[in-house]
Amino acid sequence: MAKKTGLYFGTFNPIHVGHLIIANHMVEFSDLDEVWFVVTPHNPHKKKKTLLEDHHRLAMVRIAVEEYPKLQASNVEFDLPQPNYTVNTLVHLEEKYPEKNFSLIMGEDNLKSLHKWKNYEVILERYSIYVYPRISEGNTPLHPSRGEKLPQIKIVDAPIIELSSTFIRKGIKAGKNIRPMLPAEVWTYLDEMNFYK
Ligand SMILES: Nc1ncnc2c1ncn2[C@@H]1O[C@H](COP(=O)(O)OP(=O)(O)OP(=O)(O)O)[C@@H](O)[C@H]1O
Ligand SMILES: O=C(O)c1ccc[n+]([C@@H]2O[C@H](COP(=O)([O-])O)[C@@H](O)[C@H]2O)c1
Repeated sequence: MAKKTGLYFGTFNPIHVGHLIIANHMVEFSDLDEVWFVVTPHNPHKKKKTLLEDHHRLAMVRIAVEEYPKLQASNVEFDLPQPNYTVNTLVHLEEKYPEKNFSLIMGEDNLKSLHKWKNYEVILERYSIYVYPRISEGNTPLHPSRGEKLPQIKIVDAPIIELSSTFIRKGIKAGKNIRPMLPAEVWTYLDEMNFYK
């Protein structure tokens, strides 16, 4: 049977232990066989201002997954038009890997705005979406508990880690020690490069 691949899209600016714990939880406790961290050059809903260069964000994801054989970094969006609409990336991935069985992984914060994504109906029609809880404001129009028929949205009971890349960037700028929030080698890379200072 085809391997089930979970696509974990994100800007990962930078990747932190919250991302890693979720991806690992998915491959260990759901029916996904592997997870790809798809590093997004430009999220259509975010400003590019505070973003590190794509190759640095990718390098940090690669370092973070090094010791996890079921986790991989993907730069598939680097050569696609920007901003990066997920539906376009999915078309590209289907062409490139016809043998794969792809699903999406996202935090509840992203599910809240999924109805604003380009062609979100197409995404919902074609893919399972593994959603894990994340504390955030606002309601979730596409949440399965709201009564809509959304069997493709699978709520996974993963641990909630209150951590964000924004918090980490601000902490570094303010001269705080945020070391435990990043995989050790990622922290070393970031610190040696003087990022976010
Ligand atoms: N602490 C966390 N626990 C679980 N999921 C997370 C966590 N942080 C981010 N995610 C999820 O990871 C994916 C990529 O997130 P992203 O790169 O935007 O991280 P972020 O920490 O939310 O970044 P930023 O603070 O810059 O917006 C999203 O689906 C998001 O919901
Ligand atoms: O396709 C869309 O319309 C769309 C709108 C907003 C966000 N996304 C994608 O969602 C992913 C999560 O982004 P982020 O910045 O929260 O890590 C990232 O890969 C974005 O390109 C996609």
